[in-house]
Amino acid sequence: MTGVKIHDKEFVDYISSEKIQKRIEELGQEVHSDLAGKNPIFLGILNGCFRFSADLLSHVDTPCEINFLKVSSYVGTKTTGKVNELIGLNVSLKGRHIVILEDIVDTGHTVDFLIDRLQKEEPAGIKIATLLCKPSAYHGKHKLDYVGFEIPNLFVVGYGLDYDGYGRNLNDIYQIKT
Ligand SMILES: O=P(O)(O)OC[C@H]1O[C@H](OP(=O)(O)OP(=O)(O)O)[C@H](O)[C@@H]1O
Ligand SMILES: Nc1nc2[nH]cnc2c(=O)[nH]1
Repeated sequence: MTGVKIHDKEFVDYISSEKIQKRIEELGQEVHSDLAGKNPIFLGILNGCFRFSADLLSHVDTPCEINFLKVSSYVGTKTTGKVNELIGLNVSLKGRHIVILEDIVDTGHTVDFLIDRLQKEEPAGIKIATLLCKPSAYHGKHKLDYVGFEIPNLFVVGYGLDYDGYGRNLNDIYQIKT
């Protein structure tokens, strides 16, 4: 790793691919032992989750379903401000053990929205797995069940995470140069 430049921004080496894969193996084993035999359904939140989802699930060896959802934010009306909408939910979640897969939990806004929305589907339970979490930015209502790395409140890219659409293909994670 030798840092990267994306558009106008410079990023420094932060978490190597080897370290990411080792931690994901540990998380995958934990997820497996908690959910084996429960017919879980994994819901990856696009776009950033695509790599974490694939690598985590390679360590989960029990029958399960995998779906991908998108949360889109838009301005509803002048009075309602920012609104979230869940796109792609086309399977019944009633009585299912859900695991939400995120690349990063930052403020917790997305996860709070997702859990409130998914609870309406009457699942048996909802767990959250995220590769990265920023504890100093997080003010969500929910406990995060599986966290790969706790990181400072600085912008990161790589391994699914983008800056202005670029950087998702990088195998390592980089932190913005301060
Ligand atoms: O905790 P929060 O402050 O809500 O931030 C977390 C969200 O931000 C990222 O998605 P983003 O909106 O960047 O979309 P992307 O995955 O398509 O890059 C990430 O994948 C989470 O969904
Ligand atoms: N790429 C990227 N997306 C985010 N979404 C929320 N926090 C971050 C971050 O640090 N990096």
